[in-house]
Amino acid sequence: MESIDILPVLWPLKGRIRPPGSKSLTNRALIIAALAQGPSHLTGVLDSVDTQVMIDSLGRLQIPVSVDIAQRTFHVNGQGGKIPSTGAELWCENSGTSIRFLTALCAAGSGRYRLDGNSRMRERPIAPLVAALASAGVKARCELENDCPPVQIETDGLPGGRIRVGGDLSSQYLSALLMAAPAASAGVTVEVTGELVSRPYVDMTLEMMRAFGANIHEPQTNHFEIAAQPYVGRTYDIEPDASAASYFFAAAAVTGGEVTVLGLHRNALQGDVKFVDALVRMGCEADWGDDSITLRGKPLHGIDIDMNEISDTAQTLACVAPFASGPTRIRNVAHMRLKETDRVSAVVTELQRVGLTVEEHQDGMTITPGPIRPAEIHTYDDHRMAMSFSLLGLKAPGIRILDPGCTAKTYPEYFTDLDALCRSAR
Ligand SMILES: O=C(O)C1=C[C@@H](OP(=O)(O)O)[C@@H](O)[C@H](O)C1
Ligand SMILES: C=C(OP(=O)(O)O)C(=O)O
Repeated sequence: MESIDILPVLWPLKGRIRPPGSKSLTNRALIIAALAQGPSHLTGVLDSVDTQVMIDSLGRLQIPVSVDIAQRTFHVNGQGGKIPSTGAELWCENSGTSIRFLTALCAAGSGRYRLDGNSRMRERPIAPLVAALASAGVKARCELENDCPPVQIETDGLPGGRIRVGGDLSSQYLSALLMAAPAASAGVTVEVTGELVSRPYVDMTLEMMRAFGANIHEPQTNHFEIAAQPYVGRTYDIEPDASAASYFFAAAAVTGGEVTVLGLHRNALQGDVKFVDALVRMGCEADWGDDSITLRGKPLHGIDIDMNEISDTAQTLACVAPFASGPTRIRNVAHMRLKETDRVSAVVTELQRVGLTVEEHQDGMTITPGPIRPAEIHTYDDHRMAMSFSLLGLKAPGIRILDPGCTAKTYPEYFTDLDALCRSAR
């Protein structure tokens, strides 16, 4: 198996970096632009497996997307709320946003569609979305009747009316329904039943829908009324990925350095910029600019933190925690167990592999700082395991990351960018 050895840096990391475009924003913009009236030009986009499978799937639905990688731009030929294809097989690898968002998009089409993914995707629940679509009158089912993909859709369009959806396993089911709603035959009311996780991603969805002209009201929390009217195509610039930025902020934190991430700010659409606040709570300092954020590492202390809203950065924080003066408790992230891997169990296992004392809880973990011994870090085909655990190697010798290529899901150039940042500090 391929691997990469992380070399400790001997002095504080200092530098500036602009991460690639946001995966979440890129895949939202592709879905919304596909449904829009007229063309859209998406700039600053992410080119990675998760966005490639989205583009390929739109092409199979006969919604052409032309890709200009040199200019980091996607050109989308919006279909005004129609899906030209009346039948398609879509392959989504392990992209949760792609399969969830495309399932709702297909429901707004006319014909029969099947959506599938890799072995891990076939373990990631999609039943709450399938049930919501079925309740709306779309023939939607999980093919193996195990709450997971493959999904089969048979539809002659998304009817208007009331749709209820569960939100305790993922916020993506709600985001998927919201984005498809303007293509319904009449106005749609979407209500969340029970708890909703990862709410900042829903805010991101609403913000982008409105940017493309959607008419949305939220008369009460988690109750949304959407008018049946097509989005309007436009030029839209994608922010750099705030989850990817977390690794560089954390690199400054663990080395006592100073890193500036370009293109992000306090009012960014992505809730994961709040990861900076978590590092500040651990003792770091931050400067929030109009178009950049600077993080200065200071002596770290442990914290007790609810990371439900920013769970994609929980693995990052778990790899900063070993360098604090006291224990860190990460809580309210049970839904992480349903992502690229069971992320709670994987993080606990790999931190224990390097000799740390870690207690696993149903909803998270408690990490006690201590010496870190050399080890080969298993990454479970999870890009965030590879990127997070590289941080240990910046301070501790002998950290080898197995299967570094798994970062291709959202950040193919991660290790190149990390190495460049380390070299710039020397
Ligand atoms: O809507 C989105 O773009 C995402 C929502 C989150 O998933 P959950 O809502 O399942 O937490 C996050 O983990 C994922 O990386 C992207
Ligand atoms: C969970 C993630 O993505 P997705 O749900 O889109 O596969 C992620 O990027 O950490």
